[in-house]
Amino acid sequence: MNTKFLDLLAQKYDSEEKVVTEIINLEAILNLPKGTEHFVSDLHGEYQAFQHVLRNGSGKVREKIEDIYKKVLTEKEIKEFATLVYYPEEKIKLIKNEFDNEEELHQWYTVIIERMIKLISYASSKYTRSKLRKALPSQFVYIIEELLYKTDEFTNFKEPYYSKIVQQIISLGQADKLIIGLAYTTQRLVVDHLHVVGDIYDRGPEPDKIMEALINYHSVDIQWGNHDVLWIGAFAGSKVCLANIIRICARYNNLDIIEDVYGINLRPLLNLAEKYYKDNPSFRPKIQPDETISDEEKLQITKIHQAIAMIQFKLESPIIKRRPNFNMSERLLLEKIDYEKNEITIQGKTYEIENPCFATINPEKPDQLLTEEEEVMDKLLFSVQHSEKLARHMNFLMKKGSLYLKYNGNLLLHGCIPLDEDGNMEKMVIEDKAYAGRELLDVFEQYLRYSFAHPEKTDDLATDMVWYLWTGEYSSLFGKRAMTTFERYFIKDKATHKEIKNPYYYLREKEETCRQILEEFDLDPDQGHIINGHTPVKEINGENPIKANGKLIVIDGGFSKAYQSTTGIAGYTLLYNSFGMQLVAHKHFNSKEDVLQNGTDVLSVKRLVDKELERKKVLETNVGEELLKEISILNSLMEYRYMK
Ligand SMILES: O=P(O)(O)OC[C@H]1O[C@](O)(COP(=O)(O)O)[C@@H](O)[C@@H]1O
Ligand SMILES: [Mn+2]
Repeated sequence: MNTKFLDLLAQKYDSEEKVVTEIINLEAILNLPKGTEHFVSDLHGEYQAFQHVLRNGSGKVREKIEDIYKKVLTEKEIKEFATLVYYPEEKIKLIKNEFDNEEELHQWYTVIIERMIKLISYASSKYTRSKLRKALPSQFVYIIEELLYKTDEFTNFKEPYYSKIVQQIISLGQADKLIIGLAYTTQRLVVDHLHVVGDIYDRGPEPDKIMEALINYHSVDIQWGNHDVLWIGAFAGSKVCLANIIRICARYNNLDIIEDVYGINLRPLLNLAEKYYKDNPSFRPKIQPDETISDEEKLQITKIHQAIAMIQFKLESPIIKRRPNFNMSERLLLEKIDYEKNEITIQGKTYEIENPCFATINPEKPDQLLTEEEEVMDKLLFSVQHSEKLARHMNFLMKKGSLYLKYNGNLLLHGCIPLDEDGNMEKMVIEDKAYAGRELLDVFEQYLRYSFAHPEKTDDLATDMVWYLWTGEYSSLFGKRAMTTFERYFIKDKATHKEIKNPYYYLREKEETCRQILEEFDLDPDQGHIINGHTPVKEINGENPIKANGKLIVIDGGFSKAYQSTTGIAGYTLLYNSFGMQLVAHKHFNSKEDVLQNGTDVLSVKRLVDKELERKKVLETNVGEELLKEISILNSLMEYRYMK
């Protein structure tokens, strides 16, 4: 091994004892049970439901509480305690109102602190002390460790010492803070690592809050979804991606994400919209039953929605023309319209255009942007690329994200591996070279990263490729023949709205297909699973999220409220701990208030996917692999420096 490197390392481990201690520490970690992985997907801006799932660890918190307290506490007490762990600040406030005097409150504090300490001690039993220490609220580390490691066996006399500590905390007015800290520590301990299998953005109202939660989360990775790359594309300079994100926000009545959250000025777009558009039933925003909106506002959004949709359709055209390899010429729909007759001919069939809004279209050159439209897009792009908050969120998406991830033997990816009907990986030619399977995904990712690194380039291949990832036939994130956005706005016949899925989506039911894909990614097909999001699982129609004899799991149950009526549930999550894999189906999440008042938990039907024959250890994980490498380096250091 390079001696320079070892000399440098010796600066950190400057004594034999330090090296030995670290080796022993790492070896010990290798033999602990593997930490719990938590998989979620298709969050679609539904922050409230998402944060609940994070706080309750898809039921893990409650499970731990039941393990220790089922026999001693009533169902109501367990519920109350669980709610306290999920929402400590709010729950403490509510509980405080119930007490008539200080004494009762102090008694409650004493009991709860003890329960919390016991819970943490249990939840952390598979971690090292050093890991637990990192999870503790920093201002109370010393005190909590004292409380945690009391061993009554030999030191009976210590009991008064501990109750003294607790009483002191209470009388010094620190009990609330301590309980809150302990609650968050518990949440953190039940889940070791979070995977977000794509689609944080669009449709729901608070994707930014999800991003903030992820930024603050202790350990997370992201597999981009098609909606996430749309936002990345907009930030990276793709105007067509930008038009899409604004269109979707208008459609779901979420323009405040653009304006208020990310500080992007929509005034120029509004002016254009007011000038050229009027009310149009096809473009009215979708309003959730619990939302209120004035007629005036609704009309304004309807106009913006049309303005940006028409800009989007125009912007698609030059890309389709300059990228024949995208094979999208059938999507040049503006050219297929007879503007006099108000008809469109698609694949030989002519349809009437419903609710047209073509005031900015020059029938001779239908994809030509008006100067005003161009100016609007320039200003919007400038504004997007100068939004500090958006920059922070997009940088985080890039840092923690990838198109796919191999993790502990499993393959995580949002959409699909494009296949033909016989199950062969589809080839796509990019710059004269054909790519398929894993190579195709790798090259997609390279283009996306290049585009992000060059936001000043707006029509190069890399930038166009990000849009392709959103909507292209062989995009691993989309995986449908074409996106029929235009048809859904303008053609009544629902047959034209259908988006034909890549054969992957039925071939993945077969174990053989999934095994082949795992092999393509150098994963062991006997051990590994494919974990997908993207396509809502319609439990309502009896669809099973566990496919191919357990080799593939789809976890998009639809956090998205807009899709819950088609799925019948409110999302799946997956847990993978040392005992195996469990799929959790969540019921509809009402509100945080409902949980606080009534202890209603959205859970959950659990289904076992796979049971480990023997408890899985850290040694057998990705982290274990890294630790083994570290141990080997430390052994080299030991030999080089200290064993002469
Ligand atoms: O329901 P909406 O908002 O019209 O969106 C429909 C579009 O969203 C898509 O389903 C993509 O979004 P998902 O990744 O969430 O499925 C497209 O296939 C489809 O055209
Ligand atoms: Mn998706």
